Amino acid sequence: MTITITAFERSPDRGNGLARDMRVRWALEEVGQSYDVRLLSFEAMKEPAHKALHPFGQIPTYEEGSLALFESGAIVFHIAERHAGLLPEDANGRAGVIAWMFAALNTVEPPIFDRSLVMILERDQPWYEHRLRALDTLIRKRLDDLSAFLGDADWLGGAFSAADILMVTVLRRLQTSGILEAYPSLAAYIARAEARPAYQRAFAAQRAVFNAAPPT
Ligand SMILES: N[C@@H](CCC(=O)N[C@@H](CSCc1ccc([N+](=O)[O-])cc1)C(=O)NCC(=O)O)C(=O)O
Repeated sequence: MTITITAFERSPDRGNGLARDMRVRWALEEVGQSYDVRLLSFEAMKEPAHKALHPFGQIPTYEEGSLALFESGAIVFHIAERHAGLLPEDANGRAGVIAWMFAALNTVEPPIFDRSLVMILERDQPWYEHRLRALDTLIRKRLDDLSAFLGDADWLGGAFSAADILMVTVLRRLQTSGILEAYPSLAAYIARAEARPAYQRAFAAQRAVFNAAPPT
């Protein structure tokens, strides 16, 4: 059955794979599942037709037959449940990977995403420097604990899993911040993931969309 996801018609990240369709594309490539993409403008996302799929008028969404999903983490989990290769077979190992999926989105991503928003929206506010320093301190706490947990391991749950897809797409947002320079093991973790053929196919596909988009 055909799978269709939605993505930005022209991503603000200029095809750098930071928009959240990237993690869905990557999961589909990892399990060898082909998919179609419906590209949306910011305006089209807010139209009733799309809001019937995504209550908040965002991307990505995932459609397969009568199923319509939103939330990139939930979509990646759905893909991992329906195809082998992204979740351990044993129940405890699977539960541990699911915990790391939640940790990526609920514990590590929020201060990193907030940092992006502050840098875009609050740069000329009087509290900017203080807020940025506070977020950087919190981010470093999260990266201290994440790098301590990962240690010398290649992946969070033993073998590569859906948790690594979510965590790496969260950490990539820091690649231009300088913060990762103090965390060589996390930089190596990201590079290991980016070297995966499935990642490279997903990245190339979303980059091609940006390159083909008409200039604004
Ligand atoms: N929690 C949801 C959040 C989805 C979301 O934030 N979607 C964004 C695109 S990915 C977030 C994003 C946007 C831009 C960049 N960038 O670097 O330019 C990176 C990531 C969106 O549709 N925004 C349009 C809107 O809200 O009206 C999920 O994980 O699916």
